[in-house]
Amino acid sequence: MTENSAAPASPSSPVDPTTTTAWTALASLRDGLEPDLRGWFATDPGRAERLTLQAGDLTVDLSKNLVTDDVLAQLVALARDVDVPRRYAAMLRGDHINVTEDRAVLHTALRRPDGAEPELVVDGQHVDDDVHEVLGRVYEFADKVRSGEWTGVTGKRVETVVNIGIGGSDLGPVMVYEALKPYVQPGLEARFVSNIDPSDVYEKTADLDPETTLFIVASKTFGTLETLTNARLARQWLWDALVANGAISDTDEARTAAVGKHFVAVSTALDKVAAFGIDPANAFGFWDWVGGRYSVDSAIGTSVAIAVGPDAFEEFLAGFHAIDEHVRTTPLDQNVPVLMGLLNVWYTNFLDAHTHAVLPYAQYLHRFPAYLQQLTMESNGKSVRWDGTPVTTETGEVFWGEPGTNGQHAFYQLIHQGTRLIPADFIAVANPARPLADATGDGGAVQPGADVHALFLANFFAQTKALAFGKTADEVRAEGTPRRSSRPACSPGTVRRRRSSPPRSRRPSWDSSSRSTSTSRSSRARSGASTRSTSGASSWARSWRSRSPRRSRATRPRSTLRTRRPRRSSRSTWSCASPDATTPDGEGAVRCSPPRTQPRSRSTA
Ligand SMILES: O=P(O)(O)OC[C@H]1O[C@](O)(CO)[C@@H](O)[C@@H]1O
Repeated sequence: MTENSAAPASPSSPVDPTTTTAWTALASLRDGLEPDLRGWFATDPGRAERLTLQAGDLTVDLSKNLVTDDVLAQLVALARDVDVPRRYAAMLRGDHINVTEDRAVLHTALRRPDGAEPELVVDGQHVDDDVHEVLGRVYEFADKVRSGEWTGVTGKRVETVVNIGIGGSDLGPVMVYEALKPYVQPGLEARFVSNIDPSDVYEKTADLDPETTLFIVASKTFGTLETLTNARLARQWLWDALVANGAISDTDEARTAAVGKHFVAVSTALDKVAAFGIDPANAFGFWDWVGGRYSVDSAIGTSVAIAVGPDAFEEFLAGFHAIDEHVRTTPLDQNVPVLMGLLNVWYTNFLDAHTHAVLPYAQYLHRFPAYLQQLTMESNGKSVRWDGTPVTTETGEVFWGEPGTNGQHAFYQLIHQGTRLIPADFIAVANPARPLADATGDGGAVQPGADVHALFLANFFAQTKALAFGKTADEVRAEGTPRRSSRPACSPGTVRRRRSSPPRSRRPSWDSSSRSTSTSRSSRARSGASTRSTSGASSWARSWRSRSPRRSRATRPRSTLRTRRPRRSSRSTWSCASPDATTPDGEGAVRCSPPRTQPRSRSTA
């Protein structure tokens, strides 16, 4: 993102994206859009290669999105028109882009390597020195816990670290801990308490030995009701259990000593930490320019640093920094995070998508969708711009998701066959941390000794392929599926024959979309989906073109937009791309069957 970035971030008001030339061009491209991924791939053999990009060790395939090259070019132009490069440079520099709190927004500084040049000095603060001073203290403490040098009040080494926090002081650490579980030191475990529902702290402590338990109270403000309440409950549990064990005497001195050995804190408010009874020497600070949702790479990640060790934590920070550098130095049209953000703008503002599925084919990433929910929805959940004026566009989508293959047996039906457009990010890991073979196989498709991770990946590839390309009626018939409809057709929920006419729907009739990517170590898949039989496609395109109120939506004020509700017409849908379909090689995983139910005509006022 090198363009324009040297210029000072001086505008006194934000650029309204809907006033830009690019926005108008995008609206016009949307009006003429006839999504046809099969056709696009058939007529453009270079599409997959051109739209598969590298960021760090991630290989990101954006080719299955519902975009043409013209759309992408205008999205990139939009980023320029609204000053993204200059705003990003201002953020990296430490300008006070958080105007409401008059602060810098500098989480990227948390992962700058020691000795990075040029040194970052913001508001007189030597940011790099401060960051590495705290990291050094966190690592020193982590090493002491891991080696057994740090003990509880009775001299026993720590076996369980319980992080007490909420929001960014919980979701980041728990997501990363779960993701890095294979690297956790044997004999150590981390747990995470966040909910003020007392059952959370009860269940997380019920089977613990107080003599080997260390609590980390993680709170940027140290004023969050849930966290402080849980911290008091944990402190009481510790005292009660140690006294009941006979480990400490029932005196104030003994209790104080126990807190000193079993409680540490992470916060920007060290005075409040001391007031809680935690020795400030056992507290790790950070700074108000770290947003809570970005804080896992600060001292808020202490539970992770203890569990996986300083070396692995350093690698984790280096991964962040690699992506920061990718964003900083890569031209917009090859810049993966920028393009992914722009695709979100396209889907939510021009194609009327409301949600965004994140589907990790990696059990260790099972908390990643929850982490992303805070990261994106707390960031983008705004209806005014930074100068306080109302926004003129949609500002974000609802993020949600579950690991595949669990999601396949739960909600993929709606992604494949339902009536909503749901962009979906598929993530896979190329080299599993815990490969296992199925020694016996199933006597059929799964051979004895089959690599189960390969089977897992077959699901990943089959699902992205099914969502992107579906099947034509001819392909379905060629597989021997009996013809039970006058016009059998099967694509991932996209082939529909209207039973009522004229079309009444105001919204796109494509109903599935995913976005696929893959990587050397991990892969993130975005596959824009929407394949339909020729007749289905053209009838869809006709109804799409006829939706003039819908087409002007992107330039209409928000209040007007909200009064419009889509109406649906009845449809005959062939069930296919069965969400539970799997084959070891990932091919032919799409099964089709006749319609199970005929959705009734329905309108929402
Ligand atoms: O770390 P703290 O100050 O306890 O805040 C916890 C969370 O609460 C919020 O401030 C808002 O609910 C989040 O941004 C933050 O991650």
